[in-house]
Amino acid sequence: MRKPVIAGNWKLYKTKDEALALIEELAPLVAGVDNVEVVVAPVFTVLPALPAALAGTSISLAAQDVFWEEEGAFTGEVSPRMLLDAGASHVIIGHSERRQYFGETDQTVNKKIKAALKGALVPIFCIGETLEAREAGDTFKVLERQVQGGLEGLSETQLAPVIIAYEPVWAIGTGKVATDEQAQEAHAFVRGVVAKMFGQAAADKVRILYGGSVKPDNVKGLMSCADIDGALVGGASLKGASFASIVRFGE
Ligand SMILES: O=C(CO)COP(=O)(O)O
Repeated sequence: MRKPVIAGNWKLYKTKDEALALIEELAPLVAGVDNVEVVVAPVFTVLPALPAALAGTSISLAAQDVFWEEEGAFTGEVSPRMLLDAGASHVIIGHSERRQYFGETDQTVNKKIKAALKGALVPIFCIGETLEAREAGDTFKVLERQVQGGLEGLSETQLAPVIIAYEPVWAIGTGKVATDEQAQEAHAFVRGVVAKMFGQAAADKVRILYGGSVKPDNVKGLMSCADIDGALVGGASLKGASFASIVRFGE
């Protein structure tokens, strides 16, 4: 069985004090939840402040990006080893905002996934089509290219910890959540692409999260879909109460 993952992507929000206040609010609200993996992803500068606040909780810490080299003359970048050093166990890779604004490609995403795995970080590998691609009927073509490009060259063993996040770009921050049917259709397709690359057994074990306007009132429907194994939450993860009620979708 695939254990659900609910991850909060805080994006470019929350200073250290704001992050600590949010954890203080969130931790008691998700205490005792052991059937869902809970992850939060603050900005780089906040990472080192969180492990102490998260001690005694089962909330894991993720970064929002990583570079593929371990060290060197790469001004502004952060390596897998440095993320581990800061207390992160997970890292979001290839978010559509990075693809859109920061020149991330399937090739850079692939290098980052490999580097993260080598550094013992769990990649949360993001994919998703734009509205333009969907309207042109290219959704599956885009998803196939992103999945194949991102996971190229991985072994079945390397694939095992990888978490995929399907985030249709048109649903991010728009309040326009994909319907359960749209999301399920994309997730089943993505699992099929993974199966073609790594075999059905490996694909059946991979968690595929949905992201894009996930809220307390739509998470239940999404989570009832056969191939949806969790959520990557933006806006609704910035408040303890709404994120906790998403984490507790099954209650
Ligand atoms: O991009 C997202 C998570 O990575 C989704 O953001 P929203 O939940 O704000 O739509």
